[in-house]
Amino acid sequence: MIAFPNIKINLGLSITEKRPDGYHNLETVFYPVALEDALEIRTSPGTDRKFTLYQHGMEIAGKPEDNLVVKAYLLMDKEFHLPPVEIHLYKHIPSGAGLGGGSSDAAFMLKLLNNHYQLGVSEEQLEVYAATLGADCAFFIKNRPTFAEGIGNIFSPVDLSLSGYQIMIIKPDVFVSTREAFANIRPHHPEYPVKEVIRRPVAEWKDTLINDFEASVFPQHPIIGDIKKELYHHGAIYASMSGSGSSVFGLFAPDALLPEIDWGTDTFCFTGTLK
Ligand SMILES: C[C@@](CO)(OP(=O)(O)O)[C@H](O)COP(=O)(O)OP(=O)(O)OC[C@H]1O[C@@H](n2ccc(N)nc2=O)[C@H](O)[C@@H]1O
Ligand SMILES: Nc1ncnc2c1ncn2[C@@H]1O[C@H](COP(=O)(O)OP(=O)(O)O)[C@@H](O)[C@H]1O
Repeated sequence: MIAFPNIKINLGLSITEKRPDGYHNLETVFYPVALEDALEIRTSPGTDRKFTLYQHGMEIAGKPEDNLVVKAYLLMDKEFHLPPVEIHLYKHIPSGAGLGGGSSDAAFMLKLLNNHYQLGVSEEQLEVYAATLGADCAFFIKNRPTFAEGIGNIFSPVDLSLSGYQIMIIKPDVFVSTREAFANIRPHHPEYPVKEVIRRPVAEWKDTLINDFEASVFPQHPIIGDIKKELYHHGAIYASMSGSGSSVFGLFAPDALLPEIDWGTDTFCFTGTLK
């Protein structure tokens, strides 16, 4: 059985408080975008190994047991005593991009196992499992526009459709650690709450829908800020870094002719249309 884990982008990201447990409370809107990995599971009988991971496409740092798809499998195996599986993961989503690729793979693994082995786990319970694998992982269970608060794990649906808008996502060859990006932030309550701004037309988002990580990440990695400027320069209606970076997305009008920009060979570039 095969699934196609997609990414999310963050529309606004306010970091409001540092919590006693070291994590931060935040407010953001997650929006799904169809930049996808491919994830396949096959039962592999007659083997002692619980799992074998075959990776294709972009490399991911770390051992197989560190991969979030394996962690998701082991979590479900503990609960449901699953048969051994072969896992094929084709990575197309860049890592360390603020696009939630690893979290999405993990959430889709939970859904795949639930469907393939007919485990009968509810979406709500899958969200509970997903939340133990990563702060934004549970979003990918329902995978629809969502307002997130708490540490990014308390969800409410958002009545927002960007259907038809074109998107360009650019990720330079720069790694931003989420932990470090948080460490450089002074939390505060936003002048324009994310939830209110996204009710306004996209054309009004430019100076009001803010990702707080930009202020901590751009000075350290000016190239990321330059990409955002470039996207505006070429006609984006709204542009922002996603999550803690290092990718930047630009939204363009449905009928706009997307610019052809030479970002250089080490830069990842995706264009698509939002659903
Ligand atoms: C902050 C967001 C916004 O979308 O960044 P991106 O990952 O998308 O860039 C996500 O919620 C991140 O989710 P995720 O990447 O799953 O975070 P985790 O692995 O759980 O946490 C990585 C590290 O970030 C810090 N962290 C994370 C989430 C949070 N609300 N407060 C924090 O302080 C902690 O130091 C933690 O050890
Ligand atoms: N299946 C996976 N895909 C991508 N990264 C993974 C995966 N499993 C574990 N990781 C680890 O998770 C970290 C964060 O990856 P990812 O979720 O893609 O980035 P981000 O949170 O910035 O969107 C990486 O350092 C990577 O080593």
